[in-house]
Amino acid sequence: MHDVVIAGAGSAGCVLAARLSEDPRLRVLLIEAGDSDRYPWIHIPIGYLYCIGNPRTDWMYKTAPDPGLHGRQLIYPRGRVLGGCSSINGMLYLRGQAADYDGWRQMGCTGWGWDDVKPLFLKSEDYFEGPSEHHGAGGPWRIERQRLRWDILDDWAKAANEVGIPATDDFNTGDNEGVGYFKVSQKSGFRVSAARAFLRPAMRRPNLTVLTGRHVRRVVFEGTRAVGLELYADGRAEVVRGGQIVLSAGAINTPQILQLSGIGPGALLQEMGIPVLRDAPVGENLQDHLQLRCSWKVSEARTLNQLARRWWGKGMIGAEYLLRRTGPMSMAPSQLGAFARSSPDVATPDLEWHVQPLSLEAFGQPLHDFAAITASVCHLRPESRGHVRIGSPDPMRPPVISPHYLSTPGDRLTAARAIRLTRRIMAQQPLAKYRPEEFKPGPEYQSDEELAHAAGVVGSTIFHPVGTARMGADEGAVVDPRLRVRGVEGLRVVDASIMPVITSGNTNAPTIMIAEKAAVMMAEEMRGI
Ligand SMILES: Cc1cc2nc3c(=O)[nH]c(=O)nc-3n(C[C@H](O)[C@H](O)[C@H](O)COP(=O)(O)OP(=O)(O)OC[C@H]3O[C@@H](n4cnc5c(N)ncnc54)[C@H](O)[C@@H]3O)c2cc1C
Repeated sequence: MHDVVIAGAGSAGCVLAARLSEDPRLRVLLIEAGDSDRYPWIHIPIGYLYCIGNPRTDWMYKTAPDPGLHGRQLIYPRGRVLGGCSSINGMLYLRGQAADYDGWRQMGCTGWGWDDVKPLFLKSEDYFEGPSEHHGAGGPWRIERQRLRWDILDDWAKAANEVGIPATDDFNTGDNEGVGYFKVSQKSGFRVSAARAFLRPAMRRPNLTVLTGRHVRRVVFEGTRAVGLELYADGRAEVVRGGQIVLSAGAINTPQILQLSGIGPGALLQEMGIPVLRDAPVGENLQDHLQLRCSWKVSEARTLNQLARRWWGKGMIGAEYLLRRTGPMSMAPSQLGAFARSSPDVATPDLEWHVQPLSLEAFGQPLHDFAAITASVCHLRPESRGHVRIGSPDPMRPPVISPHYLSTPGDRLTAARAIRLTRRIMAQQPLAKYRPEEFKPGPEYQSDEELAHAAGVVGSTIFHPVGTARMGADEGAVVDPRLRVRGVEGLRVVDASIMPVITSGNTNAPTIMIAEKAAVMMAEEMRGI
């Protein structure tokens, strides 16, 4: 029997398994539905294009038709492989803002304020410039500068300066206001996933077992104590038992497993014929960042659209990567970033831009055949709340994902302001030489109401679902601040699901921090501290 059994070897699961197995007395079992990460497109940065929408690496989910997006369904990639989403994501390294974590603490999540969690961010890190007040070095997770720049992005940054967004070289000090190139989780031109950074070195330890290709169907209980997991592989079910059970299956699959195990909204479980062990709002409180993809045609500019469509362009890109590990093949999907406020009433930046020297009709479609730039903007602290609910008692059926984007007047107003501010940046003198012409959403949208409508037309996920097993000190929370599922024993959730409120930035580094903190708390408990 294992001391700890973890479901899901994604960003959080890899970190937790690696940290817990540092203690040779602990026997740790990590279970993953997907396959090994020995797949070249995971490691070559541009390979995310081939990992998303590929059943080898992606759960291939879709959202339910979303009223805020005028009934559109979105493809909703989730990593299904060792490393989880960290094996297919955009590699951008962003911790969020100090105010996010201070907000969690204020909500009753003792131990989760910025001063509490900052040392854990530093502990994971191997920052390319070495240790400093804000960065760690010598940790497993390598963070580097990107290995390319684009003239048009440099000019976009200058245009942002013109509207009062200051230049910054570091979005990770707790205050991310500014414009600059993102840092990435890469080493020498290759992706550094949680599997590569944390899990692979730990897999040499005799006290860590990693099983791939095993689908966790539900938690097994004796009374109200979790004692194991029911797995399914190759047409047969088996039960693995453990002293402590941890769900790290991510913000979509963790609530699914909990609901299938009888922990979830009572009415939903009854409708599905599942005996209710605990009536809890599991799967509710889904939060995500909606990116509004605004694009401009440009003249006399080098963009990826022209380069990547021509055979000689592709050849040059391939040769550059082979020889120097630089250029577009080393590229994160977004290179330049900016954080700013949508209005003077907002205390800290509530907008983030991902700026790309390319354009496409919709995510997953080919690049346009004209020169263009995309300045995708998202509202970092949306009020809209969606849900994840099982649609069937069959564990092999995907859950229903309903993000409910743009479902509050406040979110629609912020979307309108976000598009307006993006247009203001594009109208500044440093970009004038490119003669930008807006084609998405299009100049026909002008009033707040029209722009909010346009947001529903061009909006798409930026892949940050969180919050579906909310942490809190109140009775309505799914897990307590030590991440123990309330109302049962021996069961924890450690992944992006526990965030009470989404962070003001991308969610991978915060998830890795959550796993670092869980490992410290679990080790303390097991040592009887
Ligand atoms: C396309 C994409 C781009 C992104 N870009 C960025 C970015 O650039 N920067 C950033 O900070 N964030 C980014 N994110 C978000 C970030 O990667 C996630 O927030 C983070 O990885 C979530 O980690 P997690 O551990 O909660 O879940 P995951 O990493 O999803 O891990 C869950 C794991 O559990 C496994 N699993 C699920 N169900 C079962 C089951 N029933 N049985 C067994 N195993 C199961 C999954 O296969 C997976 O390996 C991106 C995400 C995506 C999808």
